Amino acid sequence: MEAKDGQASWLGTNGYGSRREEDGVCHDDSATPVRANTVDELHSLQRKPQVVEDRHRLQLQSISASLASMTCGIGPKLIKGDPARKKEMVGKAVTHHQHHITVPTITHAIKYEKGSFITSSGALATLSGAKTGRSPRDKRVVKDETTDDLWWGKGSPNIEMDEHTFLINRERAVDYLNSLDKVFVNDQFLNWDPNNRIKVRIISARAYHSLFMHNMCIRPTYEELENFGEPDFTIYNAGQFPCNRYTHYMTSSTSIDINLKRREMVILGTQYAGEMKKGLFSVMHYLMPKKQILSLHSGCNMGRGGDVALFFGLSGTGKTTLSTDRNRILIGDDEHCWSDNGISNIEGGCYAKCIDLSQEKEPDIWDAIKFGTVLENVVFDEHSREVDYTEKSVTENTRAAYPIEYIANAKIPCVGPHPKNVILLACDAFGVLPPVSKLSHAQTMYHFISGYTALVAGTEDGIKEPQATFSACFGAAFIMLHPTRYAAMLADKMKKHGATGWLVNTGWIGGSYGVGERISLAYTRKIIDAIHSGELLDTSYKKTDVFGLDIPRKVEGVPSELLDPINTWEDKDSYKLTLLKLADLFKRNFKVFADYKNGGVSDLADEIAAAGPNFLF
Ligand SMILES: Nc1ncnc2c1ncn2[C@@H]1O[C@H](COP(=O)(O)OP(=O)(O)O)[C@@H](O)[C@H]1O
Ligand SMILES: C=C(OP(=O)(O)O)C(=O)O
Ligand SMILES: [Ca+2]
Ligand SMILES: [Mn+2]
Repeated sequence: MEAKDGQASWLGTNGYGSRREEDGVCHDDSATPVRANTVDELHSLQRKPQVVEDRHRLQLQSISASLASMTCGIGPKLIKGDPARKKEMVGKAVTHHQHHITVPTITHAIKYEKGSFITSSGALATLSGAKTGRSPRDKRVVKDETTDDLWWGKGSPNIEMDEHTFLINRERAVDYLNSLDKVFVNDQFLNWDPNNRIKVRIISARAYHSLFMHNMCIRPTYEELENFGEPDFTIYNAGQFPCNRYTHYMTSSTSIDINLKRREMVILGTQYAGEMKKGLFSVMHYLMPKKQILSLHSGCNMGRGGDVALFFGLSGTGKTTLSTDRNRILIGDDEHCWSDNGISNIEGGCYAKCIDLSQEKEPDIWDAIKFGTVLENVVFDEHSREVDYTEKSVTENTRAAYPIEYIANAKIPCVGPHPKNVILLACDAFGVLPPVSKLSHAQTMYHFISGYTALVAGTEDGIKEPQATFSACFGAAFIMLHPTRYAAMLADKMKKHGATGWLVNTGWIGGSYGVGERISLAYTRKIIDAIHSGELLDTSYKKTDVFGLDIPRKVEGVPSELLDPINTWEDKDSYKLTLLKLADLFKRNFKVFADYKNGGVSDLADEIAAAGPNFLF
């Protein structure tokens, strides 16, 4: 078994690989003699010798134990693959990012994984297979005596499974991984807050998965890696291999299984890399609240003066795009923790949507797509290897995963003080929510618990009705406890630190999808600028009908008539009907929470429910 260096190791599980004799090297006595007779010998001279120290042996033992079968209990014999130049780095003042170690991983992907190529900007383009997005209906959590406080039942993302079934899937994944010549092992961290850091191990079959997690998790220094010890949580990613549909609970060939007691996650039947990232995020949504730390599905950035803003929102609403801001320092684009010490990013990388990406509108993300970055499911020119970001032929969910320091003004370490602004993003395809509203405390809670956005249906077959989506805490797919638990913590923290809530519609203006158009990114950026600068704190406001939102009369750089949606709709009756329709959807959705008794925000419940739309049909 061969293990490559560092946090991204590849491990062969067969003891030793095959060795093919190369032809002898041709001798030419006129030149200085080379101390080698074969190309293999020459190649061994190219590399620094590997010193196998006790620490490395311990690391291999630990990984072998991770891969041990439950039934026979013995792990495979492991050897490290290409140890690169690790020794040389030990003791130097290295930072957390050591990208050279990914080179063998990238090489492996290009050689052995179909559809993997280096694009013209140097990024690794690859395919995630049949699944190009997450599979929430196949995400299961083991229900046992330790998980009584989890959110189960209607609306919950946690589909239950039993321990025995988990072990069947675990064994299936481990057997699959052990049947391979090589597997990849990443030992990394989550959470930049040093007191609440989690050690994760990801064992996977694809170089793509290893490189993805290398980019997305926090990369240890060599010293940290040497002293890594045992992980707090382990992922077995056997995504190329299906689960067995005859296994109890299985409803498809895909299953993503979390066992909190064993601190393990098993992936079968999907190669979409986002499952690993978001699976670990779910685990953080369980572990952090136990320590009174709030986990957040939000982007986060900071002004030069230290003012921090959070950007909540469902997929595609603009967390990544708007937190990546030339004029501000990026703390993270998607997953954060809010503790008594302030904000910390959970991750070490960003995962940006690439569809219709343009250098002009999103220069920082554009520049981050270079060597080391993983590009998923994009289409490129066969000869020039130029990516066509408008192409949706593989999927609309094309993605780039890059280490956070690929963004020029990233804050390393990725931590910051308590937020001043909490921005709730909604991409409203109905086109009735104002581009920006200032929220009262109760309104902030109402909209946080509602977690509204609207998706537009398939863009191919002409105009379709926008679909309202409500996802509690703007991340119902990832939360583990009841939404009101997170909402209560957010309410407390915002009050304590005097943060202001805002609702920003990054969706449609001038009519619903099909009639109006999406508000330009340039205008949304102006609105966000005005929130950051404080301009919108003391300006003149008016209240809207139905939703009762406070909207500013003026925002620097944005035409004032855009600020009240009714102005931009030609058909005013249609506007009113659509507004009432959306309000009704909000009411129906919120009823479940208003009726919920044991949430921890009971004293606030009435006030929060009253902060929603008010109207009579
Ligand atoms: N006004 C706008 N505000 C924010 N994003 C916009 C806007 N108009 C278009 N977009 C596009 O919408 C997408 C937002 O996606 P992203 O930032 O990745 O969302 P998230 O991180 O919340 O999933 C990007 O592709 C962005 O270019
Ligand atoms: C990767 C994801 O996050 P987002 O779309 O919010 O960036 C996801 O939800 O699968
Ligand atoms: Ca997300
Ligand atoms: Mn994002």
